[in-house]
Amino acid sequence: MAANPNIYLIGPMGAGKTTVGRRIAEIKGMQFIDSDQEIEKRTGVDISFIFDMEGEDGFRKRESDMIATLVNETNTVMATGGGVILESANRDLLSARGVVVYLETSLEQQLARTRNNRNRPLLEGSDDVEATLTQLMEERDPLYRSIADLTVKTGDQPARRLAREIVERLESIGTAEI
Ligand SMILES: Nc1ncnc2c1ncn2[C@@H]1O[C@H](COP(=O)(O)OP(=O)(O)O)[C@@H](O)[C@H]1O
Ligand SMILES: O=C(O)C1=C[C@@H](OP(=O)(O)O)[C@@H](O)[C@H](O)C1
Ligand SMILES: [Mg+2]
Repeated sequence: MAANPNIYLIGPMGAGKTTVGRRIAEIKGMQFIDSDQEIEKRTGVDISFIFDMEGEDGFRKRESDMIATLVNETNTVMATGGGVILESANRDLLSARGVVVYLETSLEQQLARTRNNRNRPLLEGSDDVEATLTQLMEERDPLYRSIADLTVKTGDQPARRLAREIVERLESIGTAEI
């Protein structure tokens, strides 16, 4: 039997990549990895601390190195950070090594789901979170779409239901072919 192809979740902060990715992995019996959590594990500090010490450029370099390592894992569902698609090398690796699922999310949902804002330095430093999220989406939406094999609107359904929907849609499009 063919192995499960890797599943890579992309989308903006608050889309639910980390939450839904974990559920998809449970349903499929696959390994779950979150690239931000891996960076934190391996550096021993949190994402905000890296932004403080090294700026966004330093974080992006670490993120790209981590993606290049993690795409070598198999049978894996990976939640990425919202800015992973900014680097063309990341886009190429994600496209080549797995099925890319874009969690398309409204501004309202992003605002609601990032309200606590633990460890999202791009929002913590903003005095107008709505404007920041809007601008990020304008820049990034075309990049998300450019590598998405499947685009799913996140809506109001609970994470578990959304995860089931994604699994069914991936099975119906025959992801082994991608
Ligand atoms: N489908 C969903 N329904 C309800 N709450 C959700 C859903 N997806 C995510 N959340 C909640 O939104 C917050 C942000 O989700 P998270 O998975 O960290 O997003 P991301 O990794 O895309 O930034 C978390 O508190 C999570 O529990
Ligand atoms: O959108 C971004 O540039 C970022 C999103 C974050 O991940 P989530 O999308 O999981 O919140 C994290 O990687 C970092 O704070 C930068
Ligand atoms: Mg996340």
